[in-house]
Amino acid sequence: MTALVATGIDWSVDGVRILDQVDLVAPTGQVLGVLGPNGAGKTSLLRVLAGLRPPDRGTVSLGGKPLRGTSRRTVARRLAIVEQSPEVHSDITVDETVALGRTPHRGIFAALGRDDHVAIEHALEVTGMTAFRDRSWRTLSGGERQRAQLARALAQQPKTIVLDEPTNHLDIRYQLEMLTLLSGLGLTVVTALHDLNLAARFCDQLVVLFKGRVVATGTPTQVITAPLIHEVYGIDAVVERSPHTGAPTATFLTPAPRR
Ligand SMILES: Nc1ncnc2c1ncn2[C@@H]1O[C@H](COP(=O)(O)OP(=O)(O)OP(=O)(O)O)[C@@H](O)[C@H]1O
Repeated sequence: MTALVATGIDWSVDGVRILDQVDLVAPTGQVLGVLGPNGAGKTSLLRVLAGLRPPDRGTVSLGGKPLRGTSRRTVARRLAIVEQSPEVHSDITVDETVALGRTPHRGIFAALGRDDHVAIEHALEVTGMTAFRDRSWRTLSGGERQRAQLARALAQQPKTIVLDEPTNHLDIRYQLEMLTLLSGLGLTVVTALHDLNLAARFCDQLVVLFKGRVVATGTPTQVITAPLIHEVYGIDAVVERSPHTGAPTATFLTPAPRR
């Protein structure tokens, strides 16, 4: 069954339409990349998909069940979100941050049980954060915070994970490691990304937002084309298949004049 489906999503602020009739399908176990220029509506859409923001119109369904009417706790057992600048109390350790991911699975005041500890250890390990577990949040670099947030989301043991630019703050090595990790989890992943070439290489499907509307959707080969890049980013580009990765790869030329 398709994991996450959004149909006809509209969302406005102060009379300005931010999301306009957005349709999206995230197939089970695949990585769906959400692309688009600054202000296109990616973060707004991800928050709607995660159930953090009710749309004005349209439906989001998780595993065939509409999010509206499903309790937060039930949604949180199935879906985790990693936001761009999460508010985390500055005194909290990495261990405590990751343990927050267990909240949907236990009582608020219950002690951590064996399953909780197993999930936390595993999440720290796969994100390479075990050595940082006793560090205070405020001492972490941007990239380490990014990985600790992913660890928190994985400790939640969701089937679907929604991420807002998870490679932001990461150097190229960690960008590659993060995307390799995400695509190897076997989870349904919906992730906003800015780097078109990394998106083309690591995502199974792409959705491109422009001014709150979906302007392209499909496989990287279908979506990453010179006309699309020109339409959405106002940039001339040459798109070729990389002989090294097999993925469509864009070389960006001098920006075309802004329309
Ligand atoms: N709560 C809000 N109040 C007013 N405007 C908002 C609100 N949330 C989003 N917007 C506006 O909606 C538009 C889309 O914002 P959003 O953050 O979803 O875009 P984005 O594609 O994630 O951008 P970026 O790539 O810069 O992170 C922007 O113009 C933003 O200013």
